[in-house]
Amino acid sequence: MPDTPAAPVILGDVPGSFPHSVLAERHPAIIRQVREALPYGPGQHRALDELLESCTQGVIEPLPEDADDLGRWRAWGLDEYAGRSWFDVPWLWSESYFYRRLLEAVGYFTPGPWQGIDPFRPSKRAELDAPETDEELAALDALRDRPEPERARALLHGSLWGNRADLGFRLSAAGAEAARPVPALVADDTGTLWSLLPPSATGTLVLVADNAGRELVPDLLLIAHLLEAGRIGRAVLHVKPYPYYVSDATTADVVDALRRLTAAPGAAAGYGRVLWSAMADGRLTLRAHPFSCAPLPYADQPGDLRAEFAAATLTVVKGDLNYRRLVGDRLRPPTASFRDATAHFPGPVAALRTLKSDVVTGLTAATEAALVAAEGQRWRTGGTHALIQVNPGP
Ligand SMILES: O=P(O)(O)OC[C@@]1(O)O[C@H](CO)[C@@H](O)[C@@H]1O
Repeated sequence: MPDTPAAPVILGDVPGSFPHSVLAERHPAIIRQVREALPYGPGQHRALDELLESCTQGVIEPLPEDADDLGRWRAWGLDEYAGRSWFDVPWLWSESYFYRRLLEAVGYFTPGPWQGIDPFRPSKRAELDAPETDEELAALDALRDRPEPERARALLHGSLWGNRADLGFRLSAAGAEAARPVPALVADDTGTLWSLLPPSATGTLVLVADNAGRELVPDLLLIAHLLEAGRIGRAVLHVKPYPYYVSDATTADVVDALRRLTAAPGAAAGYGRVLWSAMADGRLTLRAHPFSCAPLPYADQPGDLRAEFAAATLTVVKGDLNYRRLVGDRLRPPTASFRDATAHFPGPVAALRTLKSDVVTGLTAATEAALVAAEGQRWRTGGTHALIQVNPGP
């Protein structure tokens, strides 16, 4: 039984709260950034003006009658929320719908010249091409001759801390990148995680990706290592079916990351080749399920996804937003049980996440007290703390 079934769903209606700031400040900043990123025409600028007005002062508008995904959004709550302020509906819903409307405004879904053009691609590419990415890839050379457990640990932590590479977060958290990460994890189930992926295993890892670029690259490196070390026989990488939360990874971003790896010097190219051939022979496959951009928690996932996660040896869920969706976007006490909050998940599941929003579960009372004593409540949203939590299943 969940320990706090009545924990309130987070809304964006409390001025001064983090969710309110995302709706009131981050979303307008994202609209500004998108306007400047690509040479849009007058129709697109007008649509962006309208979205800005609607999401800050207006109400949620329905989708166009001919939208391909209208039925899906109705099933996800559109009829209930249309006509209400963006601030008065579940925050998760409001945010997801914002990205859907933003893409609509720039013609992403409309047949024509702008169809499928990712408004966030310039910032994603800039990050992937940055010298910092070269440095991170060069560091792989020193790892090459280390014992397997050491390489596995380094690549797991690379994937974990890669979650700081979140372009939406950086837009609204000035200096976030410079803020030093705190290496000690607030919860650490690493031992349980490795017990599910022993060497010489043949299982399937599902990795639900989060950000492109400097998060996706280490995610791919981790997958390459697990395949090569025989800790898994197959991997399935879930990406978003369309651009989302600024830097979330799509198929195009996986292609860019793989090409970046294979073109790199040294050990990085070796990992790239492992992944390239795993794609070719089916040991690594991509999924872009519509539910990956749904405004709902994973407790509400559809049957086909549930069957897929149930069949996996382990599902690794990356990042802050996926964490909110995994445990439910509710204000639980930080000491609420992670296992109870994820009991709905159909198979073994691990969360790798840096803390960038208020939702958290599974901390000890001592850890919470120490964090509060040191930082007040800033530790929840500052992106400097991280966790690895595992529910090995029933
Ligand atoms: O999921 P990610 O990339 O780790 O983080 C997503 C994020 O930046 O955006 C959301 C607020 O808009 C929060 O969940 C978090 O702050």
